[in-house]
Amino acid sequence: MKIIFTISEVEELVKTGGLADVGKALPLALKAAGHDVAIVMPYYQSIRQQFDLATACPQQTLFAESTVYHFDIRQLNWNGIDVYFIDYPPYFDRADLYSNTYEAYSDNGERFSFFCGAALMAMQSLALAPDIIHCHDWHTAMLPFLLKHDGTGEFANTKSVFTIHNAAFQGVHRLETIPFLRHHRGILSQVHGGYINMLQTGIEFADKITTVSPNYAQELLTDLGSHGLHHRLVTRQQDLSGILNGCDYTQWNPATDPFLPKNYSADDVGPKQHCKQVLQHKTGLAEKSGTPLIGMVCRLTEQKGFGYLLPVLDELMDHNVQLVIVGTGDPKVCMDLGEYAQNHPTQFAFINGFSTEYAHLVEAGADFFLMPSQFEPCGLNQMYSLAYGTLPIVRAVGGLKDTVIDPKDDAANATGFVFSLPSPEGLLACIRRALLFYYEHPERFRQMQQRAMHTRFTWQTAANDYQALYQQLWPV
Ligand SMILES: Nc1ncnc2c1ncn2[C@@H]1O[C@H](COP(=O)(O)OP(=O)(O)O[C@H]2O[C@H](CO)[C@@H](O)[C@H](O)[C@H]2O)[C@@H](O)[C@H]1O
Repeated sequence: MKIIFTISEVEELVKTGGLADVGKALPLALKAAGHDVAIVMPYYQSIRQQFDLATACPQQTLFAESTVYHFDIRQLNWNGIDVYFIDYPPYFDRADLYSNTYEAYSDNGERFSFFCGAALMAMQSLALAPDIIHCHDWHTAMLPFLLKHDGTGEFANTKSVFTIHNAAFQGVHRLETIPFLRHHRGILSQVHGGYINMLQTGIEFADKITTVSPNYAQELLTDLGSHGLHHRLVTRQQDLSGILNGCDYTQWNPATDPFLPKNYSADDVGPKQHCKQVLQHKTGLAEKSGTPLIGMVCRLTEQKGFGYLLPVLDELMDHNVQLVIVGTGDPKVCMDLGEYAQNHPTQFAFINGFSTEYAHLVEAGADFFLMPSQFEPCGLNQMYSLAYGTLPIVRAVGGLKDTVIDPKDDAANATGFVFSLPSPEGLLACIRRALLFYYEHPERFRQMQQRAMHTRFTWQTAANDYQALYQQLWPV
């Protein structure tokens, strides 16, 4: 099949979070399965700075009401996949992707609606004729609508799949701030009180809707777990499915990881201790091999459970335990973590930055990896942690519930520690249980590490599931 991904982030090209991991791994897995895969994404400033790319065809012109957009399509052959970039500097030649520090750009609705229209036009101009256009998150959620309403003859047989990576981000904007869409105001059923919800539009118009774990797909159908979308999703329930993300074991393998000071494997876990020592050294923590070290690498947002963690830090630090957090995001969380690190320099470290090197070192050097998420559509770091023998401590939500097994639920297959209660107390009790296990059952801890390292969630499995879904739209 000819499959085109429209997506805002692809690891190695541009990344702010987990969307990029999928933007790289899934197209490659589908290509390895024999499909013809291409990607269309914005030509962000950081990509422009990395690559000086040639245009793929003469300058394009799009009209929307009285607005005229002239843009270029640039092309890169990346890992054997053609990536086409929409080059429209007024919208994409900016320091950040979505926001000015933590303030979302006020024209995000217009930027990404235009991107969807431009992506369709690029596919026409390049005669790509896809069987499937696979859209991801609110940034590309207008495309299924535009495909149905503006798509001409070339797209008569093209189907759309829309994957929700995070339903909390919906792209809600005043239609009047989106010149690109204004002429559709009469037919856009998602406009309420002058606002358009782009994620909802994607849900309404895509031929199939997926999300990134089976459990999150179930949660999305409930009042509590759907971020207000359950009525829409229940209506489309027949077309909704959850396909678990994978782990890219070429990139996340402690035996070959170039970021580690020493490599190790399930057969020889010993050098993991050296990684811990280096992590402690680099972050200024006391270099104590017997003190359990908990790591966390994430965007600093409510989603990731800081509302549970911050209130119990004092009680946690009363224990013989260390914590390293690597992340960027909410300035208030940054300030709190920075202050805490200053006051507890040998026990608590905070790296306020986006660092791939630290992300890998924390996965290898920590004993536990913490993900106390409020909600978590899939989560990738718990899978990376399993591969590194770093036992995840997670809340039983979304994909975390699908991928981590607690000893109290299934001792013979346990791979981490899981709690349900959405509260600081629930989190603290679970961390204490994990610490006790570490101290009192070193042999069982090692067995759990081994088991975790042998657990596999492959992108090939995910690609097979997506392929089966595409085939429902394209029966052969
Ligand atoms: N400061 C930092 N430095 C270096 N690397 C950092 C970093 N902060 C985050 N990362 C990296 O970004 C990725 C984050 O992935 P997640 O799946 O945990 O989260 P995210 O919430 O962004 O993704 C959303 O989409 C993904 C993909 O579908 C879902 O798994 C997830 O549940 C959903 O919220 C990981 O590769 C992590 O190592």
